[in-house]
Amino acid sequence: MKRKLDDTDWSSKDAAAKSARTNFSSFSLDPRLMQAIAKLDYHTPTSVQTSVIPPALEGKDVLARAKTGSGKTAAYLLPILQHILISKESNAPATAATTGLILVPTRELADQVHKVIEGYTEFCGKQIRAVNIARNISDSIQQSLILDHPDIIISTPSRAAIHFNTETLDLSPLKYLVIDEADLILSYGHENDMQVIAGALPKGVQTFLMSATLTDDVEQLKDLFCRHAFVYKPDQKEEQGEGGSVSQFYISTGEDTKFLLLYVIFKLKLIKGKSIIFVADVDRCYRLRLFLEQFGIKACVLNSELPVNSRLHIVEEFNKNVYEIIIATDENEIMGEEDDDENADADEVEGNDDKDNDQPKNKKKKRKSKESKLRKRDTEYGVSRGVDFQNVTCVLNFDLPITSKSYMHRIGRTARAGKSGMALSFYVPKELYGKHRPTSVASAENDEKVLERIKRQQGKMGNELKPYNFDMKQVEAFKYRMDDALRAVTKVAVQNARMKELKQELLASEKLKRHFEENPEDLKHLRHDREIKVVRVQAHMKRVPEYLLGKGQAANMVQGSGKAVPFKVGGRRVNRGKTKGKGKGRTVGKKKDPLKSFGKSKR
Ligand SMILES: Nc1ncnc2c1ncn2[C@@H]1O[C@H](COP(=O)(O)OP(=O)(O)OP(=O)(O)O)[C@@H](O)[C@H]1O
Repeated sequence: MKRKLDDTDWSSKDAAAKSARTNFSSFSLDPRLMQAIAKLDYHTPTSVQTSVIPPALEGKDVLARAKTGSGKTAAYLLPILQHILISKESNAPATAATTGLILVPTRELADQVHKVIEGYTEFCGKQIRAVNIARNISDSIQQSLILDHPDIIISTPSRAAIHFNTETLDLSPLKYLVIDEADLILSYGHENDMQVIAGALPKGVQTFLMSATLTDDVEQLKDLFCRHAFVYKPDQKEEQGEGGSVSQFYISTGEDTKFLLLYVIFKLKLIKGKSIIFVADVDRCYRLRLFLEQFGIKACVLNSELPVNSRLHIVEEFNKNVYEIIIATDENEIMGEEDDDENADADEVEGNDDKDNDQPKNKKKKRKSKESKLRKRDTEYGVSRGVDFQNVTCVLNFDLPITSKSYMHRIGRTARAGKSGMALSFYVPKELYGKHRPTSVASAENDEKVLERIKRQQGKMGNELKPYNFDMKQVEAFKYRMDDALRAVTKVAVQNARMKELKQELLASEKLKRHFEENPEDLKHLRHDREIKVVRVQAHMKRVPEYLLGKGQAANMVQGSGKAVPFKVGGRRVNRGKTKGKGKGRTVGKKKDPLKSFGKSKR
């Protein structure tokens, strides 16, 4: 049976037409937009852009399902910006009105979309004004921003609904509506807000539903917002032909060995470039950061506890290469658990039409229970989902996520914009399940189940997860250092680090500035609060003694199928440290750099 998303299905049969449009100039975009595209160094449109921009320029509604990092933002923004520029030229002097509303599930994403618009409109002068009302600003500032009638408003659904209900936001002039990350909007509890907005839309609004997966929620939104959409849903081949593939590996490991491997991987720079390490909860974020710090490895943390402005700042810093490693918790907190038999994500990704239509009641039931689980959670938080972390070489799942969907979004943080990347996942099989597993980490049984689901889901998309084998004998040589470091990172140290970070964020908070001005004593207390001690720094731990790196040892750390692992040579970057030749032990030197041989051994 055919899936409902059938209005105008764009698939590989149109490949010939698509290949004829391989550059941005074929879209006849405004020269100012073309200038921005050139400045951003976009040479060719991605597949979703090639397919979606032409019908969108013709005014068609669009429903696009494309993998993470495939360039969906430009696919809807460029046509909207083009329309606005044209209408301004033909209707001048027009009265100011908000014609574009972009809804995203989280504040982080709102900020990101706003920045992307700023980039695309850099050469448009003041012709296009966009405001982000999801920012952490007072209601009165939000109101004045809206009443200034910018061309485009970016918001979370809840903010938009609030301002609509208070009659600040007038939706009657609206011409373009975008629902970005559509598969997540409802799971963040925005259903009522979406109903409010749908009921207030004027006729003829061009709607864009953009999503990485086609889920029930997207289907629901489609019914609500765009019945006759142009549907972009690339087949497996097309998606793979896009480039930007992620090589996926998993390592079977015990809880303690995870730390050992982490140390080896990052200290020996077996991964070249930037990494995101995903962990199960906030405590783990700090634990890992303190652990890595012991070896002189700098990392920043990103979690739900940090104020939204701090989170935005952290992503910015990471994108500016201030940090090479980010340790993040993710949407596990909001994604809920997958039903055992369901694996709905995989089916939905593939568009399992029969299932959709044959079991509507079951699906509705599932959807309801899923929604009620999710509804309870924070409605405006998501630290990684959809966030454009740039140039990430590796996503390392220190703790396996608890759903295959979450896995897909995690690994979508690498291999963006046609680049390739790798995902490395630690998983704890039943027999290696130890006592020290944090309660928030799914049970060992779950790790096994989840890995199976992930493999199935990725398999359906033509992707394979390969085992990655370290020669544990070689790795074990590093164990005593790991033990030393782990001993130093006590529970108290983790709590202190968590407190310290929050304290710093409070001091830096713009929102509290006024409070501190009015209550200087509070500020004084916070500043002079006793210095929070975290972990004693052990200088010797920062160096890797030569005997641990005996000739070719690192090269032999990977065994068997590990030969295919694309760990890159860390090369000169290892040497960048000022410690070379100083101190008692020798650091990793250029000639003795184990990564060189490691890299050579990879294929
Ligand atoms: N044609 C292009 N050429 C080069 N880079 C591009 C192109 N289009 C987009 N990009 C870049 O690719 C990255 C990913 O784009 P974008 O965030 O739009 O992806 P996405 O599909 O929305 O991902 P997600 O689903 O994770 O939100 C961005 O850094 C963007 O600037």
